[in-house]
Amino acid sequence: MNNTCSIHTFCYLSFSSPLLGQLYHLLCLMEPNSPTQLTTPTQELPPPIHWGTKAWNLLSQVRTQSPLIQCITNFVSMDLMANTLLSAGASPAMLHSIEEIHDFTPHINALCINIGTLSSSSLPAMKAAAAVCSGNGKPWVLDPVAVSASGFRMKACLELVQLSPTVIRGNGSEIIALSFASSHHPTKGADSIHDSIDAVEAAKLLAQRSGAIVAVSGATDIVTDGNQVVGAHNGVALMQKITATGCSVTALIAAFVAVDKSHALDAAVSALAVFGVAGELGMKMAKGPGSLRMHLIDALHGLDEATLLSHVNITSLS
Ligand SMILES: Nc1ncnc2c1ncn2[C@@H]1O[C@H](COP(=O)(O)OP(=O)(O)O)[C@@H](O)[C@H]1O
Ligand SMILES: Cc1ncsc1CCOP(=O)(O)O
Ligand SMILES: [Mg+2]
Repeated sequence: MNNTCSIHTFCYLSFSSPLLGQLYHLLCLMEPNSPTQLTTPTQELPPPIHWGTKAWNLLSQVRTQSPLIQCITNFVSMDLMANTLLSAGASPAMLHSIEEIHDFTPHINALCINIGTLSSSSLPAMKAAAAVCSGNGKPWVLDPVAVSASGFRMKACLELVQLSPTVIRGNGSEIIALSFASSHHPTKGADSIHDSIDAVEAAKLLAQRSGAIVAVSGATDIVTDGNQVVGAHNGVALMQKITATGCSVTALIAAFVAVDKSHALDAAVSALAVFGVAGELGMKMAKGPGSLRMHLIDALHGLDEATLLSHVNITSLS
């Protein structure tokens, strides 16, 4: 075993299992010609990557790559969603027509589908765009706004889930209802009557059944792949009083997944934390929801590495 190889083995074992790493280290110390003796004894191992660094790296990639995000969304959210994507460095395209899916959707980097103002005329374009993405290995994100408000909405959402979204992001009530495929769950339209933490088991179940990463927004944003559960504790309560903040963070998740589609859980948690930090920074200047909306966008646009690293609050909840 050469020197480089031994370091890699140690790093791999240390990070995949601290116990295995320690065992390997002890064995190396006992063995006279052990590979660790070839290394400088004082050599420091790189620390495991920090969540803040991960979030910063992803935001930086969004800023440099400026991924093209197609959004088929509700009429309420279009402005804030497009401005959120622009201020993060992504490129929004609010193209809805089914006639354009064939030409346009193959060229996007990610898709955001939001059923907020669903109608029988808008659903076919949503399904067609989602099918193009899942057929071409492009990430797409579903926002099941008010999914339990009607049987029509629930059925549409379940059909969209069949088209393999990369991430599903909703509030507590939406994720609980979708997970149980029930339009009889108590609902209050687009707003949640559940805390995000009440939806953890429902989110895990939905992730296991759909294969999607599931994110539940709220005081703590929860993200799960059905096994691992991660919480992002950023944001301010007043964000709930601005319509379309949920829709907009879903689109931001699409932008983050666009630059790292093989790590959708990390991308979703990072996007939620970054949006939450922008809310916290914006709140320092805001006088109410109207000015918070403006300052949140400004904060997202101006967010620097030191500020993000000192504010990101992500923990494992598994
Ligand atoms: N109590 C809270 N404290 C901090 N941030 C919150 C709180 N409630 C919601 N948020 C944030 O507001 C944004 C919108 O979430 P939410 O209101 O749950 O979505 P929706 O608008 O879809 O119901 C998310 O970024 C979320 O983290
Ligand atoms: C109020 C409303 N009604 C239909 S869509 C919509 C916007 C919902 O936005 P969000 O889920 O981000 O609060
Ligand atoms: Mg919503």
